[in-house]
Amino acid sequence: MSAPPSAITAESLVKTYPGGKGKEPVRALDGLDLTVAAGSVLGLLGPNGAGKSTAVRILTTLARPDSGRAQVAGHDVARDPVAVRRAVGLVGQRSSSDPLLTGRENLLLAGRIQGMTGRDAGSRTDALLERFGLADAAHRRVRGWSGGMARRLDVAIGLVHRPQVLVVDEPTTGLDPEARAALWQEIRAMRAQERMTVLLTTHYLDEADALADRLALVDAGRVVVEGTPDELKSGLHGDTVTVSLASPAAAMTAAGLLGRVPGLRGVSVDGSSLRARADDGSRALPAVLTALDSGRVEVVALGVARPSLDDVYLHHVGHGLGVAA
Ligand SMILES: Nc1ncnc2c1ncn2[C@@H]1O[C@H](COP(=O)(O)OP(=O)(O)OP(=O)(O)O)[C@@H](O)[C@H]1O
Repeated sequence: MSAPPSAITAESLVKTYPGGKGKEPVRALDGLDLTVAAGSVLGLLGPNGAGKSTAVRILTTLARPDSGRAQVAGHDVARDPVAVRRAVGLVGQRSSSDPLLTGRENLLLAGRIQGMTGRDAGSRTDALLERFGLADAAHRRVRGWSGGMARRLDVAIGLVHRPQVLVVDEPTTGLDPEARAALWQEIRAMRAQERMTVLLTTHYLDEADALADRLALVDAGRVVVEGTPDELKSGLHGDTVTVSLASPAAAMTAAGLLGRVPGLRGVSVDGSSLRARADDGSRALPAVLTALDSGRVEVVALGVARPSLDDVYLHHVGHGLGVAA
């Protein structure tokens, strides 16, 4: 069986921004490679400043790379930007709706800007309002909508012209947990209904785990590892041991003590918590407690778990998502 065609490919993308007065230029992308199979969802995961938005801007023709190539839906972003824009729906970090228009007016306008006839834009608008649970609010100005409703409208606007590829930059940043869950459900339902390729960027490991078929972990402008969430997790053997201490200072002392425990590796500290890898977590626990006791370090909580995407991130990038520069 041949591999499914790629909806997105990026090869060796490099993008540098001027650094401003007296500052070094910023190399936002440093040879980024990416392939997204048609009909799949790829999660681009990385800390602030990793280069995710810059990659999105290049793939949606809003920025040009210094070097490297990219194709979306078979069109080269540099040579055929108009065809790329027709094939792509973009849901940016900032809202694309006009707060003074109603939800319906926003969708109709977006459809007309994309070159749809009034009739086609009208029927698509009604279908999308229904699908995203916005039909009741359709005739109210978006200014009065909740954050979750406005974000669902952004996704609907991205979909209005039936794009082959949807690019969503941080779908749920700023939403409360309930609105996040609702939007996840919409993205899943949309995928099931329309055979579409989705590229989404996120800081949230749980979001990437829940929505994406494959993940690409980005750090300092490059993809450091790529695979399905399960592949990435099973690439880490053994268990994760987590220890909560009373303070960051206690966590630093504990890290020094645990660094000498046989069978424990990859000890890292995040605030007053500490985590380490062990081939067999439950067998390692007595030695962990003995080591901490010997240094009179009080343990608040102790746990053993199978590796999470957090551990994958820490393993490949060398720091957690929260503490990244
Ligand atoms: N227009 C710009 N001018 C100067 N520097 C920029 C510009 N846009 C981005 N950068 C810098 O490029 C690097 C990558 O930024 P980018 O926004 O692509 O990262 P990101 O992974 O999307 O981060 P975030 O999650 O915060 O959106 C950062 O160091 C950022 O400060």
